[in-house]
Amino acid sequence: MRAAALLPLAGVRRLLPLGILTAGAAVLGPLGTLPLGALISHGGLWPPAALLAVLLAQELCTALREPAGAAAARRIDGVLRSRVRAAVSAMPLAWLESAEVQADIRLALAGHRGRTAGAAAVAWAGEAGRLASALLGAVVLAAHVWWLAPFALAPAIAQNRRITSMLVGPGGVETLADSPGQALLRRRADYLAEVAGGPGAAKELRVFGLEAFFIGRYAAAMRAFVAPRARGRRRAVLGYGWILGLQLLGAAGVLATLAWLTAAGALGAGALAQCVLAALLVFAYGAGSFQMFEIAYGTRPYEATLRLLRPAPAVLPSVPPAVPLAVPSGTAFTGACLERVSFTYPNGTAPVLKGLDLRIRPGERLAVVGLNGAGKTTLAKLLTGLYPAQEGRVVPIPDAAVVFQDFARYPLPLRDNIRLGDPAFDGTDADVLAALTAVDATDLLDGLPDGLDTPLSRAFTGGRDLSGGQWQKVALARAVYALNAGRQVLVVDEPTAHLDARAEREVFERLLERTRGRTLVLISHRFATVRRADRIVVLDDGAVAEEGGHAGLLALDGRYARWYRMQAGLLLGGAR
Ligand SMILES: Nc1ncnc2c1ncn2[C@@H]1O[C@H](COP(=O)(O)OP(=O)(O)OP(=O)(O)O)[C@@H](O)[C@H]1O
Repeated sequence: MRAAALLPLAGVRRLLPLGILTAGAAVLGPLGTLPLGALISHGGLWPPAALLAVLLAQELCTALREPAGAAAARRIDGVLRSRVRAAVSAMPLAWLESAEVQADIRLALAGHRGRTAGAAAVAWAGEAGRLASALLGAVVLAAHVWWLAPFALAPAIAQNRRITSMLVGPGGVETLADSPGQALLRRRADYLAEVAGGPGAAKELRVFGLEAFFIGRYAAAMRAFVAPRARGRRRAVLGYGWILGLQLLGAAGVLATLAWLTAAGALGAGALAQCVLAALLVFAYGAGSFQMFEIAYGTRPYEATLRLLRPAPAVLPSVPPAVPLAVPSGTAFTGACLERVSFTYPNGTAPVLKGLDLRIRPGERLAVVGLNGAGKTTLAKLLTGLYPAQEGRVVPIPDAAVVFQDFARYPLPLRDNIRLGDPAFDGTDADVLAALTAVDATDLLDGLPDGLDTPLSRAFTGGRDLSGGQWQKVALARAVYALNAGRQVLVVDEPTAHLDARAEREVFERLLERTRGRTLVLISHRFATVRRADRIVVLDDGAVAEEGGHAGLLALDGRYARWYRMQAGLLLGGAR
């Protein structure tokens, strides 16, 4: 019943017509028995006229209830989605990244099996209307033969409950597909279907001749998914038999009693007609309706929505309070630091950062280097305030322009891809071009038929996709645009991973140039890229292992010198 509590969200303008039409559809059926009885018992003009009016009104209510219900459901879903999006955008990243929250977001925004929370709320209203119609039918029956009403009503209610629980109740045939085991099978089948038929793996599939393998695996996963439901359906059909028998017995008893009472002269023809029609209304409730699916499936998005709006920290990763940004955005950068910081990912088992100390001074060009997995990206997340640390003190960078390794590729025109660096800044095309120039990316425009207006996605007419390196330059240009709009610090995590050696050198030189007077934090595992930085910090196993200038670190002959020589050796080896 809880999703019904959402109905007020539809607003009076949608709720009023829905309420009137639902009540109309519920009341008019039992009401129609009165003129029908009068017509049969004594004829005349008003009974057929009234009967016609009731039938017409009933038709109208039934026809208009559908669009009125859809409008109310849309409105409720719209309000809920806005609230969910607001809640999600304010959620700690650690929660957002958890699998449970991701599943809830999908449910809340996309619904379950095409049913939404709004649809469930509207279906509750419809079910209440059907129950009201059955109860009024029982009242009409009771007005003539009071003791017959419970005999008609009780089996109908029992049958309705039984059908609902057999099909969509916990462990019901249709909800079986939602059990964790079945859902896993379905996800596996979907994944295999995507691999077998999607463009992502098409190249490898063809080269290695893997199509038959994946199609076979998909078919097996689907069989495993479908089989328990088919068995459940067979059980449901058999189980349905006795409840149907009960209903038929009740109906036969009621109708036989009515016939007997009429033959005995206790009921007139008009009263008999009223009773039969009223009894049919009661029986109709027993058969159930499609609304039980709306309620059962729509309740899952409803519950997911509640969990997102009122997260229960007990089931989510524990997150320390967010670190307040030390300096309000827009003011001059006065430095950032991490002091004895330890950090473990909520779903991780071991700390990634271990007692790390690092200070970032305004105006310096700092490079952070380290091997894969040393904790560089994690450091960037803490430095930009995305994650709070469990131990130690963090003063994050208040207003950084950041390029993450997994930067966003917006399927929008190139201009918007750059301007999103600071949507509040009213930059011109000249600013956009300046940002592209700063990262040596103006040649990108040569391949775009509509220049800055070209959507960067093939999903749009006239759209183009970019290579990995070109996308990386777009992400860098977006950050440079943000710098031009007033941000003081640029943080770049592996800015050149997709770029070739020439482009990498060129881009890094330009970034150094571009950030003169600003602060640059450059994260890299390419030791050759960072040699011109003011200061180089070597991260190893979650802590600062060495720091200094390039020459000083080489002279130290420690990790930096070893890794630098190793990478240089590899490069030279590759060149031979
Ligand atoms: N969201 C996450 N949840 C759990 N563990 C994570 C997450 N992100 C990273 N890790 C783990 O944290 C460790 C450090 O990862 P991080 O990405 O910070 O390293 P990195 O130095 O940037 O590596 P690379 O040079 O390969 O980018 C790795 O063991 C990684 O598996």
